[in-house]
Amino acid sequence: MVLKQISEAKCFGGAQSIFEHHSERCNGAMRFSLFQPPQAVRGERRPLVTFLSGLTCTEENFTVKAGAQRVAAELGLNILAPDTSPRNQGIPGEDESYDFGSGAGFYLDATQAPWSGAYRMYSYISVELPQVLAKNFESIDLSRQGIMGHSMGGHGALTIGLRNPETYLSISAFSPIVAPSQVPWGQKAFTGYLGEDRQSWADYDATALVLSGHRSGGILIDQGDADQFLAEQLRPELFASACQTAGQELELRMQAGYDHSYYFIATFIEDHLRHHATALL
Ligand SMILES: N[C@@H](CCC(=O)N[C@@H](CS)C(=O)NCC(=O)O)C(=O)O
Repeated sequence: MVLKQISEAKCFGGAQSIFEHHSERCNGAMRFSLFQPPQAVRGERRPLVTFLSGLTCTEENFTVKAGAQRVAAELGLNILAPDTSPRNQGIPGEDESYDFGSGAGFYLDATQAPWSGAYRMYSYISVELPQVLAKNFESIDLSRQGIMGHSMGGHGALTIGLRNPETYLSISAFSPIVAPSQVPWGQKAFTGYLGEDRQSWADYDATALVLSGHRSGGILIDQGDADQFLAEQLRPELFASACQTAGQELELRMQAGYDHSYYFIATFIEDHLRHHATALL
């Protein structure tokens, strides 16, 4: 597992880098962004928080727009921001739509050809990437991990976190797709990647996971009430109701006037990092 460093810059006393490596699960080169806080640069073992981005994003969007580094440096958190899908697979239609194929991996392991040969973001994020980090960064303490994300990445954070509570000790999300089986973005992606059998969708649906007994420590969700995708695609009330029914602790904060953009994420990222720090430090 050879890592190629694409860039590195000093940032708030830490190191902000982009790396590339060959991924078995994703059948090709994948990039990720890693912020190592000053404590980690000095050789201390520090926790890791993974941020999963939304549709159309790469590892770069969160890195350059969210402004997470200042507080991550203060708290001593490593921050990982992976890409959102495999790239350059040569699959017909791969680059045609913004909500399916490249930039839209939906953090699942596809079972349908031709996607199943590379579109395995669930096991890439939860198994392969942690192995890559373990081999290359002694200063990342993988026994203390949190996971968060935005929109499609919020769906990824909720589902990966809920399915792996021993690994991810804290979960948070911005504007997440909480019930993909019930909204157009999720239905399109799941039909294409997983097929028509809705039984197989439940493993990748945060609302269904909570209702079937999956649990995490307290989950924090921020959602702007001026988000253009709120009513049709995000529907946080479905997850809130499932959490209430199932007894899952959830803090859902509706934030007046905020939209779906990274300006919203930048506004509340500090609260999310402190939420993770409470569980990880
Ligand atoms: N309607 C938009 C949907 C894409 C979108 O809003 N993506 C969000 C995540 S779901 C995002 O983070 N975009 C990249 C950015 O703002 O940097 C499009 O057609 O591109």
